[in-house]
Amino acid sequence: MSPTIPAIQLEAVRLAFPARTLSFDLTIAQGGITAVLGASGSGKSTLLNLIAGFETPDQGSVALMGQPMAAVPPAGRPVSVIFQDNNLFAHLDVATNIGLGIDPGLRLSQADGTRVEAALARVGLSGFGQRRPPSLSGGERQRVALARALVQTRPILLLDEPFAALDPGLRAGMAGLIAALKVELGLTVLLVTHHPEDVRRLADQVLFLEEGRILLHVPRDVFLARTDLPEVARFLGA
Ligand SMILES: Nc1ncnc2c1ncn2[C@@H]1O[C@H](COP(=O)(O)OP(=O)(O)OP(=O)(O)O)[C@@H](O)[C@H]1O
Repeated sequence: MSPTIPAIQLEAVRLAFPARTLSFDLTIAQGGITAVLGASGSGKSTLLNLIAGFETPDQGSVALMGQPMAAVPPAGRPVSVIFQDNNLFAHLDVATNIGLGIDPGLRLSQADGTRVEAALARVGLSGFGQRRPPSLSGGERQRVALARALVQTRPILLLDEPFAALDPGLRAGMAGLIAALKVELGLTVLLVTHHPEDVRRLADQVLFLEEGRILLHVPRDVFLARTDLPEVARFLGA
């Protein structure tokens, strides 16, 4: 895959809900972490849903890794998604939850089992394979969700407030892990967050949404300097 091909491209995308119409024109290069910011209801989750294929644009086009996505369902897209509530199956053990990332039908080879173990080790959870999600802490469950995303080996990782339920120590741990994975795997990461410290420690770029539109799409340091904008000052003061 040529590195000059954008990881994510939305051209003249429009999606109308009763309360709000969202419009996005957006190009995100391969590699790097883009923090997605904006007030509640500004369209952050919807943007991720349009990329992941859980929402379909009324108009415009979405291309990922240079390929048009109009006819591609979520499972066929080069995207892994981790939500705040991590979507683990409570009745299945951790290894099985991760195995679902390799094959939803769970037809797993011995090599796949080894990949699951390696992913658990990478997120610091060796030996947790037989545990069930309800017996884990919130931070451990988020790391299992990250391990499941890792075995999918997809180049784009969408994170919708993945640290929201975690205390500051665990937030820092998850943030460090994601920063390391970005470098190791060359992932293109979109991270929805309400926390200025996530922007400072993780973001390469910032995408700031307002009322369903992109207000700013700039490098992190440019964003941090734009305290002349009330929206930015409010976010950084939060
Ligand atoms: N399926 C839907 N049906 C109707 N309206 C929707 C739907 N999904 C989102 N919206 C509306 O679109 C707008 C953007 O919602 P979205 O969830 O993307 O915002 P957000 O920035 O992620 O907010 P939050 O920070 O509160 O999660 C809101 O006005 C929301 O009510």
